Parts: sequence; C-alpha cells; structure tokens
Amino acid sequence: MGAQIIDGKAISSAIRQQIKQQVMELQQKTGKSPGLAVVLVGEDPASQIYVRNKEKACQEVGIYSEVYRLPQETSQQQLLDLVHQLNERQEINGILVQLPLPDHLDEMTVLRDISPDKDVDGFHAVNAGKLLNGEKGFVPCTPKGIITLIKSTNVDIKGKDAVVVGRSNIVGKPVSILLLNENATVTICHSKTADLKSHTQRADILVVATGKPNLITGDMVKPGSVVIDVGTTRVEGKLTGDVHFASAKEVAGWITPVPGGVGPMTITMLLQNTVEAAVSQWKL
Ligand SMILES: NC(=O)C1=CN([C@@H]2O[C@H](COP(=O)(O)OP(=O)(O)OC[C@H]3O[C@@H](n4cnc5c(N)ncnc54)[C@H](OP(=O)(O)O)[C@@H]3O)[C@@H](O)[C@H]2O)C=CC1
Ligand SMILES: Nc1nc(=O)c2c([nH]1)NC[C@@H]1CN(c3ccc(C(=O)N[C@@H](CCC(=O)O)C(=O)O)cc3)C=[N+]21
Repeated sequence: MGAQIIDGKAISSAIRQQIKQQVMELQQKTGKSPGLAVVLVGEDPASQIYVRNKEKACQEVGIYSEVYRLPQETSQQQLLDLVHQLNERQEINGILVQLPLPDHLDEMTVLRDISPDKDVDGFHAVNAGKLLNGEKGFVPCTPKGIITLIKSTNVDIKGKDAVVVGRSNIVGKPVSILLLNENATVTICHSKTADLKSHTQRADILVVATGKPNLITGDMVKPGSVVIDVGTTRVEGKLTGDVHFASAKEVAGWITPVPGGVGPMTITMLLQNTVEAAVSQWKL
C-alpha cells in the first residue's frame, strides 16, 4: 500500500498553463504584461536558485521580470531607495525581496516599505493583518500553495484536526490562519512544544515547516492523513524535507515529496499573485 503522492509539479504546471492564458488575454486587452521585480541581497546559494527559478517561471508564462542582485554589503538605505523606486514604477506590479536578508539589514522595515498593493509575497503587516481579519489581500505564496495541494486530494478540510509544525511569519502562522478559515481545528506546534508526537499523531492534516530534516517519522503520522512537507534543506547535496518520506508514506493517505511538492507551488502562487496585482492596479 502506501500513500498517494501529491504531485506538486504536475498541479503547478496545470495552474501555470491557466496563468499563461490569462496573461495572454491581459496583453491583448491592455497591450501590457504584468511585471514582477525580485530583489536579492548577497550570495546565499539557495536564494540564488530560488530567484533563478522565479525568473524562469515568469518567462514561461509571459510575466515581465526584473531581478536586482545587490552585493552583500548593501546598506539599509540603498535597499530602501530601490524599494521606493520600484513602488513608483508603473510597469512593476509586484515586488519581492528575497529572505533572509543579511544580518545588518532590518527585514521588518524593508517589508513595511513595500507598497501593500505590490506586496505579492503577502509579508507586509497590512496584508498579514487582512489575512487575520478575513479581508481580501495578498496571501503568502507557500501557505496558499499548501491549501491548493490539500484541496487537490479532495479531502474536506472542514472539521478536521490540522496540526502545523512551525510558527514562522512566512509559513507556519499564515498557513494556520488559512486552515482555520477553512474550518479546520488547528494546533500550532514549535520548538518549545512539550510532546510533539502526541500532537502529530492526531493530525488528519499535518503541515511541517521547521527546516529540521526528517523531524517527522512514520510513527508520528496518523494513518490515512494528509502530510504536507514544506522543508527544503540541502543535506549532503540532496534536497531533504522535514518529513522522513520513506517511513511516513507507509502510514499517510497522501503525502508531498521534496523536491516536487510545495516548492513549485510556491512559485506558481507568486505568478498568480503578480497577475492579481496587475489586474487590480490596472483597475480591470
Ligand atoms: N518549499 C517552499 O516553498 C518553502 C520552503 N521553506 C522551507 O521550510 C522550512 C521552514 O521555513 P521557515 O518557516 O521560514 O523557517 P523558520 O526557521 O523561520 O521557522 C522554523 C519553525 O520551526 C520550529 N521548529 C524548529 N525546530 C523544531 C522542532 N524540533 N520541533 C518543532 N518545531 C520546531 C521553530 O520553532 P520556534 O518558533 O520555537 O523557534 C519555528 O517556528 C525551511 O526548510 C525552509 O527552507 C520555506 C519557505 C518556502
Ligand atoms: N521573499 C521571499 N519569498 C519567498 O517565497 C521565499 C523567500 N523569500 N525565501 C526563501 C523561501 C524558500 N522558497 C522556495 C521557493 C521555491 C522552492 C522550490 O522551487 N523548490 C523546488 C526545488 C528547487 C531546488 O532544486 O533547490 C522543489 O521543492 O521541488 C523552494 C523554496 C521561497 N521562499
């Protein structure tokens, strides 16, 4: 037996086809393409790969993109100046500043200076607040992708016990809110959680975003559950998830692989948010 694999790559490419079509229609209607600016500070190798993947994905669907590769020693003011310029530019509908930033830069200040209307990452305090209040705004890409993957299984989220491991502002907290909005009963676990296994074992839906490779083993998984592995850590050159795939897949009902699960969906949702930004800025 074993779990069914949730194929993030396949689901992603189907959605990207739709986005491509939508971009073509927008071009015909307005003569313009949605535009995304990606800002990368420093030389972190993982960030460079993600940024390249985002650039390629934009090209694939016809979204105009600009990538700014700034040196490690960029000052806070230089970065803010660039963000302010991008806020003003008509042809840029979405702005993404790749995280983490080098230690001498203040992430919160930089994120707050991105215009909330162009915050396609959904990290601005205004968009985070809207998510919390159930108002319409940009939803962070990884959490949005996770909900899409769960829905692809046709498992009804309503009334289910959902357990999220991790409470970061970019994954754990927003995915917990989205699951709550879908009427799951949500438990959020973190590094101070007393007995992690007692929680994960009860999870009908388990989302793991810790960056701790193989933290969740098969014995911690509820039989038949939906397991979403967000972690991407390079271990001896191999991209490794937070879930021990071989043991967990014997127990779960559905499971996402790493790579090929959440990662491609994150980028697809970024494309979706960028189109959404253009449509709203163009007042269509
Ligand atoms: N595939 C994708 O698209 C994406 C993948 N990622 C990946 O997901 C992972 C998590 O990212 P991110 O949320 O930014 O990470 P953070 O480091 O910001 O947060 C990790 C969270 O995990 C918790 N945690 C750490 N160790 C344990 C443990 N032993 N038991 C329970 N909880 C623990 C931490 O708890 P505490 O708060 O107490 O410290 C924290 O809340 C990383 O591997 C990252 O690369 C991230 C974004 C997108
Ligand atoms: N402002 C900002 N926005 C982000 O969305 C953001 C960020 N900062 N910082 C880092 C995390 C991480 N993240 C990933 C995106 C794609 C893959 C991805 O495509 N992964 C592929 C494999 C890629 C590879 O081979 O390394 C996969 O899982 O199949 C992974 C991780 C976005 N993040």
